[in-house]
Amino acid sequence: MSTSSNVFGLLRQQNAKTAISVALLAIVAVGLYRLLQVGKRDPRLPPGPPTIPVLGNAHMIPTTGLGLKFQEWAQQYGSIYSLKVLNSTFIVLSDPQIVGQLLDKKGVIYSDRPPNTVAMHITDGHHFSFEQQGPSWKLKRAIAVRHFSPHKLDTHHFKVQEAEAVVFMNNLLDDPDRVFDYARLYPVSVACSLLYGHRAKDLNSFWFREFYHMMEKWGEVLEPGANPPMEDLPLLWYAPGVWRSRMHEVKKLRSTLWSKARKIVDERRQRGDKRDCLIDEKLDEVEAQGKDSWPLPEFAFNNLFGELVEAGADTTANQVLTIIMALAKYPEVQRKAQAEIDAVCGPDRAPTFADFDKLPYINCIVKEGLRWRPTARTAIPHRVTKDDWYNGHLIPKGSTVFIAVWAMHQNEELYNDHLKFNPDRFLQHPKLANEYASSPDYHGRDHFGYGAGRRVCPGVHLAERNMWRITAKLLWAFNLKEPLDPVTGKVVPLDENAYNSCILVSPLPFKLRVEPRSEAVLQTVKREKAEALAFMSQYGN
Ligand code: HEM
Repeated sequence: MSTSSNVFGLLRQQNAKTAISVALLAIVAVGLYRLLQVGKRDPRLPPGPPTIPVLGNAHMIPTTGLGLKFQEWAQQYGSIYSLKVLNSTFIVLSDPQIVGQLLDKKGVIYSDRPPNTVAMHITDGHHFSFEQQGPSWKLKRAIAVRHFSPHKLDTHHFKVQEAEAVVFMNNLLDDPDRVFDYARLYPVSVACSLLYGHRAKDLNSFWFREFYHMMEKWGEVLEPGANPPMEDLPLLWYAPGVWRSRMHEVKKLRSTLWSKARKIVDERRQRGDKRDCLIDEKLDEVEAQGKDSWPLPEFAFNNLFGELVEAGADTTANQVLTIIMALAKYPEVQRKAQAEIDAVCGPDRAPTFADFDKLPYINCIVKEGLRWRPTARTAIPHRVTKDDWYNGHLIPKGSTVFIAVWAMHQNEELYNDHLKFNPDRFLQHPKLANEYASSPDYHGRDHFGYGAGRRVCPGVHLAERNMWRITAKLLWAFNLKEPLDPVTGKVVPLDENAYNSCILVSPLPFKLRVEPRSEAVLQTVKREKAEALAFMSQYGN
């Protein structure tokens, strides 16, 4: 080989090395550039807290208490702002007009749910509240809306609600220290009677004990911010942490709970005991039309009833507890409501929902409970399915859209003297919450306790009637007071800010004094209990 060919060979090798180095550098530079774009806020988005490369605002998202944080950011960045979590965009809304303009008016594109890896893993991809728009969600929504329509409630289910509310009055009278448990027993018993045909008769009942055991953990799992953002970085699925063991535990608990519920129903039906409830109605349909007539998998059929109990029990219990605590703390509200009730009902009967029009202040108390301490401080996030614009800001397709319920409800401009529990603020809102939620007068909305748009709570009619009945009956029967210190005999003030922190917040357990308003009332309370239990015996006593 000649010297010149050696030199050319060396040069060629040198060029090839240089080219590879340049290519590698370019790849690294492009990769780095791309990485640095992750977490960056597109200038067309609504404003928001400053981002850092890659994480965006992920490091600022608290693992608990996001609803409160939303309020802080709303004060800084306004009533529509954005957050970046890696490649995802969160849009946070805290103005009734904007919520109405987007979630209600453009419901077609604002009614999806963001993917929730943990929830979908736990529920095997089927959960009414968290699943994405599609035939399964539509079917579930149609079933729930029909079963809990105002007509069906007021002509059919009302007897169960009235009876359980009477039982609740009696439970509270017998053991006021267990107000926390009994407030939870009431809605789970109503829901399980109407859905499964079985009431939760006491605190040892399967329907109470095992349900709340599961729900406490489920609530922690579901809180926004509680799990790593696997939706953006699937590798985080393998990240260690308490979230992981909690997820597996809830999956097991939940599956055992609703399978057992179904088994109880099947065994009952095999004994020829068919009951007036949704699962029996659907099982009768399936039996008549054949198994294939039901368009969802068997486990999704089973879980649907459980999903409705999950959505309806804790929420209602938390709001009932808020109302009771507020009544004990604000005796002037009790006096005003009792004057109204006394003009309508004597001591011989407790108010019923048929008295709704004559007792407008009770409706105001229910609304103020939902305004003052909404159990779902961030509602459940929606997802937008198309690029959209609001006031010059881009809301990109796929963004997660939050209703900052707490931030709105604690906004002094929207609710004057917002820290105070003051039902009077709703005197001009005599209708039930669903009427305002479906009205195009967005500014006239009472509150956002049930969310908004096409995902608005389908249990609203049941929930409103549950809370109204409890409030009216308790105020008719009792004076509710803050507890006394057993040693000093002095009043122990209830802390109106003592709430837990999870997806559905609830007051921390508290004690209460319950004083019957008269001997005559007391006799009526006891008499009505016997009638209520006789009626409820069809759901197992
Ligand atoms: C005071 C009681 C209740 C409160 C405060 C409440 C609140 C809420 C909220 C904030 C949402 C999310 C709405 C949104 O995405 O914008 C929701 C959804 C839902 N609620 Fe309720 N709820 C209550 C009672 C009930 C009851 C009694 C049931 C049924 C028995 C129920 C069933 C559901 C279901 C199934 C969803 C999911 C709807 C969907 O994703 O399409 N809720 N609720």
